[in-house]
Amino acid sequence: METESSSPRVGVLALQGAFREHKWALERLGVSAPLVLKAEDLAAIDALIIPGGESTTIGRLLNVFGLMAPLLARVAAGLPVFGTCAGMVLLAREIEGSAQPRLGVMDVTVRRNAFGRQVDSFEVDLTVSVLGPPPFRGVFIRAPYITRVGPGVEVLACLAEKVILVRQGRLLAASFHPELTDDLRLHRYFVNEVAGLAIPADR
Ligand SMILES: NC(=O)CC[C@H](N)C(=O)O
Repeated sequence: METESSSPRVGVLALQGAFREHKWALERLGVSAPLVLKAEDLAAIDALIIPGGESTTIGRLLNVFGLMAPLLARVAAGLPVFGTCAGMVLLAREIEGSAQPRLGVMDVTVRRNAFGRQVDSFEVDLTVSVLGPPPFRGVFIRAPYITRVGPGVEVLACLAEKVILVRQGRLLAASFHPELTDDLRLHRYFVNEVAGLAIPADR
């Protein structure tokens, strides 16, 4: 029982989008990754990942499923959250030209689908100083980037001078999809460094 309870539980918001791939990435790290679909599920997690997908849909479903208010309360009480792509949009305080439902807990402004139509989706090597070498393969799919960062926000990576990876205390947000690569370093960074949880049998 002692070993069970010492294993961190990193929930994955599973209303829509690429949640399975995050679950698999966390499980490959040896972290339990329950899917979060309703308010009661929040009681069983130590941290949360909000996946990529369609931010307007996920935001609407947060309200429909009664998750918006309880999730905001958990975040206010210190729940660590990692948002990728649409998840980054949902964490942002401001979304350029949009009043769509969101958590709005990170002091940043995002621009949705920001890399333009010609480059709808692409992959590129990123230098991420907190991960060290080698570069991290960034998979971008209709990706947002950040156009304003507040004073408490740390910029962890840029691509062509666009901010694409940020941290604000226990919140982490990426424009790209780390769950679509075999590289587990960003998931490990979130669990260990951002959330401050120990991975029992780190692989
Ligand atoms: N791959 C993604 O998550 C795309 C995000 C999408 N552009 C949005 O704003 O919702």
